[in-house]
Amino acid sequence: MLKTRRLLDANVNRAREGLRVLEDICRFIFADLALTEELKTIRHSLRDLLDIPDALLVASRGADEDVARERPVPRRADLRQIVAANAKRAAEALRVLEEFCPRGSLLKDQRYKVYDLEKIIAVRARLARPFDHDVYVISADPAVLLDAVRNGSRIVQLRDKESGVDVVCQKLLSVKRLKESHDFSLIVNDYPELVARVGLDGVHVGQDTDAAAVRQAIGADKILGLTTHNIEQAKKAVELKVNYISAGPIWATPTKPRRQPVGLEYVREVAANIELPFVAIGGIDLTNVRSVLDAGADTIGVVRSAGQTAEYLRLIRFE
Ligand SMILES: Cc1ncc(COP(=O)(O)OP(=O)(O)O)c(N)n1
Ligand SMILES: Cc1ncsc1CCOP(=O)(O)O
Repeated sequence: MLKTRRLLDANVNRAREGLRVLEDICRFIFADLALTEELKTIRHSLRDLLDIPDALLVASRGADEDVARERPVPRRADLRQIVAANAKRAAEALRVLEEFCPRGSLLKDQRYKVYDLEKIIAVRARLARPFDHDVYVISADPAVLLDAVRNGSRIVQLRDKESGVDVVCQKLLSVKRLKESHDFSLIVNDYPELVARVGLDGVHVGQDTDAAAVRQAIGADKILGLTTHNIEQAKKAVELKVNYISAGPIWATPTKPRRQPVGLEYVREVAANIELPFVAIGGIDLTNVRSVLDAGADTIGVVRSAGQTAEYLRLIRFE
């Protein structure tokens, strides 16, 4: 009996911990009161539904004797992974409680609520943090993007200045197929109309495009990224409610030959003053990437050095 109560106690704690992580993401990162309250209600309901006095559960606690106590908490790459891991943890614990607790069937509804909430929170996480300690690879060549994802990049962009819309569409579809086995965001440069048509995660546009009109076209639940070259543009981007900005080109680059470099100072300025996620881009290679990270960027954008994605990620993710 004591052993079963210990199992129940461990799973109540596990479920509450998983729910608490999700709740804090909704509260502090999304500032969404309704989602926060919904998770809090589930978390608080657990002990009532189990109907086993708290004192009995606590008395049975044997954390010292737990054979899995030393197992480390794995490092997660980004917010989406934190959401997925904690929703799974909460749902699994609820399932164990359902099996072992006399009133377990009452917990089934809560488990299904967690499944539904996970879907909502995962979408929100992608919008709030389209990237996090990442290499954002940009190319006109689908094979380059596929390689980048296989090497660990979780956001890639098709940027094709030569082809027509139908070719761009075909290229995007060929990259999108990799979503069957890999979790990554697929962005297109400049073609908002392709977001719905292909089922993309979002679009990146420059200062020559009306970002508000693009938002209107793609809807609130798609990623909108905007290029910025100075802090005024970055502040405007915050008002426009884009999901991320790019800051660059940091150094002169043949990929954007007519664009004046903004220097590392702009990266420092954005890191210190702008709440939005940002990607530093332009002229980055393995010899200077350290200075970009030291200036406050956690994600870099690359065109020419896409082939070094794995090396960059080792530096960025401290692997
Ligand atoms: C992540 C990212 N940053 C910058 C750009 C450049 O976009 P834009 O300003 O529209 O310039 P062109 O692509 O038209 O040269 C980008 N595509 N992605
Ligand atoms: C698309 C773009 N926007 C700003 S710089 C840049 C190109 C960066 O290319 P590279 O990584 O080859 O310097």
